[in-house]
Amino acid sequence: MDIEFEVKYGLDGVAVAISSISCVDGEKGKLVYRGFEIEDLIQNSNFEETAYLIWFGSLPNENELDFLISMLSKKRELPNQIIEMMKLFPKNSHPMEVLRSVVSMLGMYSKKENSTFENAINLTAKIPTIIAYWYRIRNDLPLIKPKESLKHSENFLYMMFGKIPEHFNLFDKALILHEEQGMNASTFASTVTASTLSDIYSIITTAIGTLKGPLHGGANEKVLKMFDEIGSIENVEFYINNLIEKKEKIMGFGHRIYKTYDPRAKILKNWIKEIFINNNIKYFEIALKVEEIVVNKFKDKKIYPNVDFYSGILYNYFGIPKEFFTPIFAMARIVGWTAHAMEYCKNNRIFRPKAIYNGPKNLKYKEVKGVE
Ligand SMILES: CC(=O)SCCNC(=O)CCNC(=O)[C@H](O)C(C)(C)COP(=O)(O)OP(=O)(O)OC[C@H]1O[C@@H](n2cnc3c(N)ncnc32)[C@H](O)[C@@H]1OP(=O)(O)O
Ligand SMILES: O=C([O-])CC(=O)C(=O)O
Repeated sequence: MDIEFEVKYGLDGVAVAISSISCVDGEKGKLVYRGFEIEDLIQNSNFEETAYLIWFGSLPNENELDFLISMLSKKRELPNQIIEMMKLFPKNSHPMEVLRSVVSMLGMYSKKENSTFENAINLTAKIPTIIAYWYRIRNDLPLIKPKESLKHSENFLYMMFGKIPEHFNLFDKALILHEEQGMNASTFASTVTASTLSDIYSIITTAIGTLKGPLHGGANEKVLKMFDEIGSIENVEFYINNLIEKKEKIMGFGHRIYKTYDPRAKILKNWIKEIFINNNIKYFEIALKVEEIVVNKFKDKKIYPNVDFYSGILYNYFGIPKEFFTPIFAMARIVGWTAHAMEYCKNNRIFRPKAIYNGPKNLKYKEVKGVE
């Protein structure tokens, strides 16, 4: 057999699990969490309620939701030793490096007897604090302690900026969009770690390291860098054609599963278009022109904007610097990561695919002269 044929590079089309968490229909451009369409959830739900749905499989009743909100809001603070260590980190550390390292460090401060689910809640509660504290530490600003009375998204923006901005509910809805997306690279990587029966801190450290890459969650930051480099609407055509000529990937476009418009990109674009119509929101005009050129050029390859293309414009509106975009993605996706790890481990089998060896054979060891 042709070995190139037998290898599925990037595991394209290979199923590694049966899951009831979400359904991503790449041909129709549909995303469904536990049977609920994403459009329905962003209209009617919030981060915490959707997290409950993803973790437990059905929407919570009032008591169940109150319980989850209260657990999340009580677990936000970081151990003092970790805060002191963060103050010693190099100030130019990327927020994703800080997030990956602090999540890993938290493993040493956790109660070993906690269940995976308690640990999932604990980390989901603490990730926004890590991000906001790092923002304040690297900018030499005093830390703003978490407020128990605030919801997850409100509290995050409050810890970042000391106030809750107008339209903050859109930030909350953007988190819903990012909570879950099937067996994507970071979920797969973290499921591999879970399959070895490792602990949740290792599972989430794996996931954050994988999300960081520019072909995955790291693309949202790169998109805004691209808009900055383009600078003005007049430069878009030249800039994009130059990338195409050099066969470079255009950040925020393309997807392994979506072969039509990513429904989340459509939602984000519509929010920006409709809600900020009079605000002349930064980068939007450039983004629309980039999209027009790329979609036209790559019609045959079915390349459309993905979730990372428009999210940064919204985060930028809230005053969030671009290096913090991918950590915000992680702040939401931890729900999917932990849900998949727990689901997979119910019928766990360690991941162990194979590589087909094509190196040399039958060599005989010969002493290298002159080496002691
Ligand atoms: C949250 C997320 O992770 S969403 C994705 C975020 N990542 C990005 O936006 C980075 C840019 N996009 C990409 O690199 C890719 O589209 C990925 C990584 C998302 C998907 O990769 P794959 O499924 O392996 O697609 P693959 O790279 O094989 O692309 C298929 C074809 O489309 C082209 N293509 C795909 N994406 C792009 C792009 N963004 N710009 C230009 N061409 C592209 C490829 O060059 C390839 O062309 P070819 O068949 O002539 O060689
Ligand atoms: O599904 C994927 O391959 C990438 C991803 O995480 C997303 O689009 O949210």
